[in-house]
Amino acid sequence: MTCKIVFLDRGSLPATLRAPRFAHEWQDYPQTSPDQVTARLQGAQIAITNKVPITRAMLQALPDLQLIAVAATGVNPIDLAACRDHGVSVCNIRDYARHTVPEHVMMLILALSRNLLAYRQSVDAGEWQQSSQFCLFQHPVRDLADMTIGIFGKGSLGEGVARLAQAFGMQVLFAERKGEAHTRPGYIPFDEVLAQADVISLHLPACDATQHTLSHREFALMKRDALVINTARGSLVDEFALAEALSQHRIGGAGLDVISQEPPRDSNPLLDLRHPNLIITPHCAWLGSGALAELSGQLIGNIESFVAGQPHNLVT
Ligand SMILES: NC(=O)c1ccc[n+]([C@@H]2O[C@H](COP(=O)([O-])OP(=O)(O)OC[C@H]3O[C@@H](n4cnc5c(N)ncnc54)[C@H](O)[C@@H]3O)[C@@H](O)[C@H]2O)c1
Ligand SMILES: O=C(O)[C@H](O)CO
Repeated sequence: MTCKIVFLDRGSLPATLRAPRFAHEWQDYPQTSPDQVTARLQGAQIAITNKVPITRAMLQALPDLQLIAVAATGVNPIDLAACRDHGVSVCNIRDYARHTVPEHVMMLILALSRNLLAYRQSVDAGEWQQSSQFCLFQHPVRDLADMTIGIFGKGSLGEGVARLAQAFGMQVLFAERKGEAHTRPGYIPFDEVLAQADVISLHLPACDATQHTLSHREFALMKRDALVINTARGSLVDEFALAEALSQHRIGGAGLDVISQEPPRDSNPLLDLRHPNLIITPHCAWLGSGALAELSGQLIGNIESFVAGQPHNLVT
């Protein structure tokens, strides 16, 4: 039997994909809106999605669907409980971003700790040219070697950030789960990490348990010059609480690659803030060329192994 594969948001993956090595019919769309999903997936056994949500109501109308191949690590757009109930498997991409995301994290930390954007602005404004000294020293510069990084999430990316941070001489603390009474070997209690860290970097999946991992209480526990880095998912941070912590100088700065709504169509408390110590990048940490090549290979490999009856990278 020929298997029908539909990629709902091919436009979200700037990479070449090889054809799966089995008889198939392939259809792809640059983008798919929620109201187009069920029509486009009619008769399909395999759906590929990067960020197009698949809900319980959609699954009810898709009796042929067997596999949702997510073209990303984060599976938050998929209703996993509904997939289990409908016997639809879900797989994702793993460990492909182990260099690209940690490098992006270090870029954000360095830019914030060395005041890169403020110094660039000074030069653009002609202030160096008018300086009486050979250099400008308007903005504080902190060395990473004196700093402690608290990492939340000890998976591929948390471990990758730890490796780079150690190479910069940073002390690394892995945080235990929020609200966990017992601390596992190799972890430090959640609140202690918040209090001790100069940099806090989030590498948790988006799910109910991680929603607003950082909110008012957590910002109040941090050092006044702490830097918060989020390259995981926007839902991990209470954005109103972060905007308040930044504007009240409760923390030192933030570097974000992800926000709660992407692309941001409505107003967002962080995009509206325009704070000098806030750097926002447009969910581009995953775009390293090696990472894209690995993601593409895994995506097709996941589909082939599922069809061969030996599925891997299954989330459910
Ligand atoms: N910005 C980007 O471009 C980009 C790229 C890749 C991944 N991501 C995001 O980064 C996240 C992490 O990626 P990864 O490859 O490290 O995933 P991973 O699955 O390897 O690691 C996640 C870790 O979080 C832990 N965890 C799960 N629930 C937890 C909880 N409630 N409290 C504490 N720890 C918990 C898991 O045990 C695991 O160790 C992804 O889920 C994705 O959302 C973003
Ligand atoms: O989860 C991921 O892999 C990244 O966010 C890119 O989609």
